[in-house]
This record gives sequence, C-alpha cells and structure tokens, in this order.
Amino acid sequence: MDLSLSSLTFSYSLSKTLPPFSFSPFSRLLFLHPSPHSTTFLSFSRQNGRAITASQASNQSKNDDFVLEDVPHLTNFLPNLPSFPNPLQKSQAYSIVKKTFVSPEDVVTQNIVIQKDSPRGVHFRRAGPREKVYFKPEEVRACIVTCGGLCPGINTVIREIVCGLNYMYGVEDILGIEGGYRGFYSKNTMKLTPKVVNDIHKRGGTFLRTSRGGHDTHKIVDNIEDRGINQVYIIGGDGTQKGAELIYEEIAKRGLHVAVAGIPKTIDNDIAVIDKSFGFDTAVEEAQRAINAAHVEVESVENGVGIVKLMGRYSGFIAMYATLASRDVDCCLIPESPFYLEGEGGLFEFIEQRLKENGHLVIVVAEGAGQEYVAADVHAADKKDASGNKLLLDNGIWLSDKIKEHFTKVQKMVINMKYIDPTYMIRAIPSNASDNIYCTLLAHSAVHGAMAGYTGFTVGPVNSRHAYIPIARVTEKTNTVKLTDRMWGRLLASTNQPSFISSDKEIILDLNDINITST
Ligand SMILES: Nc1ncnc2c1ncn2[C@@H]1O[C@H](COP(=O)(O)OP(=O)(O)O)[C@@H](O)[C@H]1O
Ligand SMILES: O=P(O)(O)OC[C@H]1O[C@](O)(COP(=O)(O)O)[C@@H](O)[C@@H]1O
Ligand SMILES: [Mg+2]
Repeated sequence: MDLSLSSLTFSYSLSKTLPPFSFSPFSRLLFLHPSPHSTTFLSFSRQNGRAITASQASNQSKNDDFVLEDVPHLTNFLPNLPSFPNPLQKSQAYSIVKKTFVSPEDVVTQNIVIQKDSPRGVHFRRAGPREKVYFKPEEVRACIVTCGGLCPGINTVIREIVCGLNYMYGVEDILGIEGGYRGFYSKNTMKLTPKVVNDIHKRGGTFLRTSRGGHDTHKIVDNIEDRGINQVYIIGGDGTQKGAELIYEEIAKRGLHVAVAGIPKTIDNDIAVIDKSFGFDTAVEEAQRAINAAHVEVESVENGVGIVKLMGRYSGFIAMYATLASRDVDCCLIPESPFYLEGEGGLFEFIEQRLKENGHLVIVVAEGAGQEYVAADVHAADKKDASGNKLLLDNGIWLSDKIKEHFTKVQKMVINMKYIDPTYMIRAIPSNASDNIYCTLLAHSAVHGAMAGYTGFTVGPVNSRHAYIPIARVTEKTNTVKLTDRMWGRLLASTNQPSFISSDKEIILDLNDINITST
C-alpha cells in the first residue's frame, strides 16, 4: 500500500498544520482514500500539528483499528487564522446546558452493531458548537443556496440557518442565492433576516427557488470572492454535494477564508452514510393518502387493480417504506429489484391469484422500476436532465397498459384499473413536525461547523448522532435498498409478493449491492 503523502488527494490539507481542535498530539487518525472506486485505508497520524505516516506512527497507539474520517479545517490551508471565544459562552439560553461545547475528542461511530472482538471501525467528528470559532460574527457574510429537486423541509433548513446564525452567533449579513448554483453568477442576491424567513417553514418548496445544471465552479468561486462571502451553505442532493466538493476544493486552492457546508437534501433517500434524509418521513406519510385512495377505489369495484406511482429514481426507499407502513399494498416494485410480467412467478400470474383471492389488489411502483423494459417497449433513446440525471420514462402508464392489455386480451377478464400518480404531491408539501426538528438540527450543526472553521463537510445523523462527514464520502456511492437486508425481507413477508428471481438468473452479491444477471 502506497502511504506517501503525494498519493493522497487530501495531501495539501494534511501536510499543513492542523486545526487546534484536533485530537491529542499522539492520537491516531486514519483517512479513507477519497477515490470512489477504492476502499483502501491510508493511515496518518498527527504530531504537533503535522501529519505523519502510518509507519512513523506505529507503536504510538494500540488503536490501529480506529478510523476517523475527518473533515477539512480552514487552518489546513490558512495556518495563521486567528480564533475567538464562541459567543455561545455568553448565551442566556445555553447557560443552563451542562456541556455546551462538543469536545474535540467526541466522535460518532459508523458501525453501531459490533462483536466483542471486532475492529472499532470508521468514525466521524461529532457535530455541534466548539469552544473556539474562526470567524468574528460581525465579519461573517454567509450565503445559502438550494439546488436540485424539491423535498419537504428545505424552507425549514433555510429558516434555521438564518435564525441559528443570527440568534446563536449574532451574524447579521446573510444572503440568499436565488435559483440554484447558477444564481451565484446570473442573479441578484436576497437579504435574509429572521424576520424575512419567519414563516417560510409552513410552506413547501424552496423560498430561494432551485434549478438543475448550471454548475460552473470557477464562476461560482469568483462570485463568492467578489461578493465577499465567507460562509457558504449548500442545500442539495448527491449532484449538489458533488458541486459543493468542487467549490470547497477551489476555495482551498485559492486559500480563501471561506467555509463550505453541505446540507444533504433528497426525497429519494439516496445519500450514503446518513441515517435518513430530511423530508423523507413527510413524503412517506403523504404517500399513504394516495395508497389509501387506491385501496378504497379498488375494493369498491370488481377486479379492481390500483397502481400508485411514487418517486425514486435509482432508490426505492419511498416505495418500500410507504408499502410497509400502509399494509394495503399487495406488491411493491423498486428499481433495485428486477421484475418480469409473464410466465411462472411473474407479475401477471400474481395479479390473477390476488384477484381470485381478494377481488382487488394495489401495486406501488417506484418511478425508476423496470425502466429498461419500458425503454425496450417504446424504443426510447436515453435522455438526461440539465444536471445529467437520467430522464425517466413513465413506467406507471406503461404498467397499467400492460396489465389492462393482458387481462382483456389474453385472460379475457374485465379488470377495473385505477392509476394514481401523486409523484410531485409527496415532495411539494411542508415538512411534518419531526422533519422540522430534524431540519433544525441539520441547520444548526452546519452553522456550528462553519463557525468552528470546518469546511468541505456535509452534516447528517449517523446512528442518530449528528456528525460532520467529508463531502466526498457521501457522494462516492448511492444509497440504495439492499435486497439482502432484513427490511426488504420484511416487505416481502408483508406483501407476500413474488421475489421475481427465476431459476435462470444468478444472483451476484457484492458486499453492499446486489445485481442480477442472466446466465
Ligand atoms: N458531478 C457534478 N459536479 C458538479 N456539479 C454537479 C454535479 N452533478 C450535479 N451538479 C450540480 O448540482 C445541482 C443539482 O444537481 P441535481 O442532480 O439536479 O440534484 P440533486 O443535488 O438534488 O441530486 C445542479 O446545479 C448540477 O449542475
Ligand atoms: O424535479 P424533476 O426535475 O422533475 O425531477 C424529478 C426527480 O427528482 C427526484 O425527486 C429526486 O431529485 P434529486 O436528485 O434532486 O433529489 C426524483 O425522485 C425524481 O425522479
Ligand atoms: Mg440526485
């Protein structure tokens, strides 16, 4: 294993002095190589603020299996940056709190289920306020931008960044960048104050508006410099976080005193590492209304077949959780689990059985499920949106037509099809109470992290504890439903639907993913 500093993408940040809140001088820090294709661990320790290699550090720590995937700090490239006491020390609200500041030794473990002798594994820095900050509140000029698709709770996150910066740190200069990344260079900014954002959490959507495409790192960072912005809060999904990483890297390259904080947003719950994305629970709850409507409709007619299409481009979490929660769903189709229509063990056979048994059935289909079959049927060319995401074909209409055609023509059976497409309805609503609280914690964690001088990080709960995670770590992989996990097993047990794994398919298990290929 090559352990030279030059082999690290993060090398420039490691070779400089370290944030004053790093672990004790002889603590051992291990870094994950940020390559998306590599899971090699490169180990480094820090002594008196310098990074040293694993071999140099050997014999200094017995915790060889302890891995901290640390986030960058502004002092990595601005070693002489002054620090100041955290204004929270004088906060009336926090004076009652036993431990206002998070200790630099506090970490959050990624693996919560371990065996007695198993390695300690990967950890992230615990989120929260630090004793020292690297910005004078009166010198902070923060900005907030929202990118990508909508999701319940975006407005709450915006509100709480503004209120958190203002109430906790006394920051008054906060700008809203309108219309996503391109808003940095094509639009004017909007001044955000607690008063301006006071009520926005009661509305769906994003107060700052959003867009896809339009990420131009140099133009964005030029604009950040021109406007004198020194804290950048970026709310968005996997695409947005990739863009945030590039912005952070360019800022570090230019040696600017600017912190970049990512807040992960995705209705699909497709962001890795974090427990769950905000707005997801709200969306699942809203999906219940559509499923319930489908169920009421189909149980009131003869041979009723209800189809509900839900969001989920590459990840079927919304469909899976909505199905499990509802108990009225007979079959759930997701992108991760291939299915087929005809023959033994196929969907048509299952529908026929359920109609014979119950007189009706409800199918939930995630929008990304079976896209390859739809494409083959309609001979559609691959199309992408402005951000480079695959534009999906309408698998809900396709599925309804296929089922109707089969039962009318082949089975000579009259069925009553009710197709419901609530896709945008489940993400265009305000967040529910628990998502609102979750959004508040995310926003406050981001504010504390940026004020403490951390940068190039994403915030999020890891095993229920909020942590600072290197951005590259959350974008290197997409979070998908694991067909080999118990949750999918629970779903199959609850619906008793076919597994759609026929004898001519071979299952290839790859640690985290499952692929099915024809043999
Ligand atoms: N690989 C990438 N590098 C830089 N910017 C990206 C990348 N992928 C997407 N973006 C930018 O992030 C923004 C949102 O991305 P998108 O994929 O539409 O939504 P989401 O962030 O919700 O996944 C867009 O402005 C897009 O240009
Ligand atoms: O908003 P658009 O461009 O119609 O895109 C819809 C897509 O956005 C999503 O809601 C997820 O988008 P993100 O990648 O922005 O999180 C998908 O579920 C859906 O396929
Ligand atoms: Mg995305």
